[in-house]
Amino acid sequence: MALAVRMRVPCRALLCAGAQLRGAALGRPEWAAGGGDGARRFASLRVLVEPGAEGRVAVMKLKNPPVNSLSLDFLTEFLISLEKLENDKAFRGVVITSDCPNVFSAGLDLREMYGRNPGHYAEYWKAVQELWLRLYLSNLVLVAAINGSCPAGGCLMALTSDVRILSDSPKSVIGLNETLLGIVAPFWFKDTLVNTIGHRASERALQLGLLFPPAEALQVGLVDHVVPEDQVQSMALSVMAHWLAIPDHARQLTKAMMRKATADRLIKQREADIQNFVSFISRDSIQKSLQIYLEKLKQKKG
Ligand SMILES: CCCCC/C=C\CCC/C=C/CC(=O)SCCNC(=O)CCNC(=O)[C@H](O)C(C)(C)COP(=O)(O)OP(=O)(O)OC[C@H]1O[C@@H](n2cnc3c(N)ncnc32)[C@H](O)[C@@H]1OP(=O)(O)O
Repeated sequence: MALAVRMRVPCRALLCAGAQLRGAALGRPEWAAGGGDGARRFASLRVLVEPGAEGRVAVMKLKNPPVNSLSLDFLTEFLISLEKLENDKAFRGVVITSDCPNVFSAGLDLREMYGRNPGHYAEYWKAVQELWLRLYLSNLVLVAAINGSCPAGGCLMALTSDVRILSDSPKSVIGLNETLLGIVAPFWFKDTLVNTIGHRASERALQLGLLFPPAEALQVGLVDHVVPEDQVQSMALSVMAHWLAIPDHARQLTKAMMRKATADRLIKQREADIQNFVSFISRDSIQKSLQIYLEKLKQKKG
């Protein structure tokens, strides 16, 4: 039955093979097993995977400091970790959380989208698509334990989870804020948001680039629970136990039934979407917007 719902994503193997080659070329070890249960605990430079208390659940900790931006290296390491978990029948659920204080993820790495060449933009966008497809169609129960700021691509990542728990902190804002950067959320970002909070709320949130504070995120349905920061992880594990009480085959088929049409929209036009991204991001006006935004981020400090 599990085979019936395991939807293969085109080019995944190629992407991962490419990632391993890139890692090897950089001369760093791909994986370091550790602990008594080394086969189940593994780490790359930027993603730490630990078994949860009961063993059926893994905790993936994003550790790409300072802000867990989704760089190409981070994406490839994350995808390899996720594939390992998908292929290990012992795991039924994954909690995704951040190892960086106050930030879940700052979203796509702006340095991958600014001042590079079209070939790089295409490679990067393919990896972003892959991240979304793999997470959105995952057979595992995914719970996002959002322990900090969660804008744009970080929000997209969280939206692919089955449940979202947000820490009740002023820094924990969440939303698709692309328009504030002068860029536009792609249709599959928009679809994922609409599937979560509905059309009208999405239209408003997307046009205004809203970053919702915890109480508002809960009210609009962007997250399912808001809890004090020190309870995010325990809440995630408790919600996970609830979801794992459902037989996998029935839950997985239902998830696929709810999500497949949305994923298929991108799968059918992946190449066109890449070309669209490359031509959009290469525009002088968009590069200028990104430059100004990056400068603003730097000035914030000084
Ligand atoms: C019509 C056709 C449409 C087709 C369109 C196709 C595609 C276009 C759409 C592409 C989609 C993009 C989605 C995205 O994800 S874009 C990224 C959006 N992210 C953000 O806006 C977040 C920016 N960051 C922040 O707001 C803050 O950093 C923070 C996350 C709230 C954390 O704040 P704080 O802890 O105070 O840290 P700093 O701000 O000081 O940052 C530390 C350090 O990190 C750098 N940085 C921050 N964010 C990013 C990032 N996303 N990418 C790369 N680098 C980042 C920041 O510049 C600092 O660097 P320095 O230490 O060197 O100064």
